[in-house]
Amino acid sequence: MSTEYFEHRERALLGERYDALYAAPSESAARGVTVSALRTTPEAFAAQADFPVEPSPFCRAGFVVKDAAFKPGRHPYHHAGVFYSQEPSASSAAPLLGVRPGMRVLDLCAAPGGKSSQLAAALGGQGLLVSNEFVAARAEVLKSNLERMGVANAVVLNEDTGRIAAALPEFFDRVLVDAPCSGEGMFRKEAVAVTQHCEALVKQCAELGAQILDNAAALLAPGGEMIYSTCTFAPEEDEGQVAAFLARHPEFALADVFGRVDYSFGSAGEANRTGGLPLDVSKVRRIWPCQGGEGHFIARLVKAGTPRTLPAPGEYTPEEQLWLAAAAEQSKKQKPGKGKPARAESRDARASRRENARVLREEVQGKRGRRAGDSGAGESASPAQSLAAWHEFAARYFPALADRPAVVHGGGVLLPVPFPQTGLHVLRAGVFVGSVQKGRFIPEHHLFTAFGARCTNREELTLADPRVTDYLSGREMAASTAADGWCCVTVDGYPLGGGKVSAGRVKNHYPKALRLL
Ligand SMILES: C[S@@+](CC[C@H](N)C(=O)[O-])C[C@H]1O[C@@H](n2cnc3c(N)ncnc32)[C@H](O)[C@@H]1O
Repeated sequence: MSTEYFEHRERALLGERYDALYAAPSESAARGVTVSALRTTPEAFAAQADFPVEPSPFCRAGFVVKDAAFKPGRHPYHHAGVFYSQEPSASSAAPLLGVRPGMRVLDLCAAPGGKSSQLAAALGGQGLLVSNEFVAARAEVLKSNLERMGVANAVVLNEDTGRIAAALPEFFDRVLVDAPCSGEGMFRKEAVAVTQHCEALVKQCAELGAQILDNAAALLAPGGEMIYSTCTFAPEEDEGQVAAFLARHPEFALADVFGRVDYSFGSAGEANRTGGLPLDVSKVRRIWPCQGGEGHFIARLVKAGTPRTLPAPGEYTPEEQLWLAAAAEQSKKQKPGKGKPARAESRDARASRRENARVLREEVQGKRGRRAGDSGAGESASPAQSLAAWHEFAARYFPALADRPAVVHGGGVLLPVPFPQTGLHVLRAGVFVGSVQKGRFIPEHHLFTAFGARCTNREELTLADPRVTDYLSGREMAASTAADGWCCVTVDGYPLGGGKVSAGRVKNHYPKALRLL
């Protein structure tokens, strides 16, 4: 298939405006990075970056990168979760949701995680982010990206949106629906967006988007707000979708898309794309290719009712305390060793965590190096032993975390996110901090990415230091600032991962799957 249907449709809708609106300022797809407030400010990033960046018109934390040779995935700041590589117009939607610390926020179509990373940054570690992805393999990528970005308060789900709506009605203060769409704004970025495109795909995506929006409506609390976005230009998925939703849901009103921010971008919606239904198109937003991004559509929808009062920062509400108590009860029942696999974690997730722990263990102890007194292969720590080992480890390396609620889950120690028992397919609900392997507490990568700045022992590198590449490539390196024992390796103060210092050398504990090749 070519873009024949698309061009025919758009020329009919836009007339003479077609060529100007679809004339992109550059030949190649626009590229950018979005800086995470969990790590730094946009201003500090712009001053530190060793590659040319220009502020993005679409997002205060976004930057346009014009250097075609720049490889964002290889940059140390990417590995340290300082930025997320994101097409500039894709960064526009999440900030418009007006997320504040303490809210319960749901990202229903979240993988690979660009917008979830922005929502997590807006939460600033307080409140709850539930990031859901329907496609299992993509949900694993989402989990890994949120881990890299140092997000500690996320629940990652791999679920159907209807099942989430049934389990958590009116639970969320904010919902983002970045719908699976026909991807007309991806034509330059992904060849497959062109080859798969056809009229039937547009109709199929419009139907799926409508279902997801109905589920989002049920998930939103009274007075809650929702952003609906697509990276397509198709009327049925954009203005027409929103107009039809409002006709089905009188409890919702269309709000000005910029109501929660003090800037603007793009153009108003198009009146001849509503399918004949009423819609104030001045309130929705389109980003056309001529405006510097690949293309996006955004609408903001507000549910009738009074929003809940947000809890005081740092305090658990009575219901959150109940959820944590339930998680602690479950933790006590965990069988050591070959217990039943925990329901709340996927087989893939458990396998990758075990593999990671095995690699770490081998690197610490040597492949054959079992010490006298170690338990045999079939035995492992009881939940109480695991928690005691964590507390001993935390007291030395992460005293700020020692008093946090901790539970044992699937053989590892988890700093749980307060979340009700729902029966949903949870891939991660908090931060796995480590597990006891042959009598020793072995920390997990997520502990360092989420809390590395609070580690008492740090190997502090700078961008110019060649040891950064050594570390990200999995090589051992000389220690200069860290003392013997576990350490967090940082670049310009941002956490990259863990290491273990002995005799002036840092043994590398950067996960194999993330290393530079
Ligand atoms: C536009 S992408 C999301 C991009 C993401 N928000 C980000 O910023 O990185 C839409 C996502 O919806 C997912 N999806 C596919 N089918 C779905 C369904 N039935 N329900 C919910 N999401 C679905 C796709 O796998 C895809 O990851």
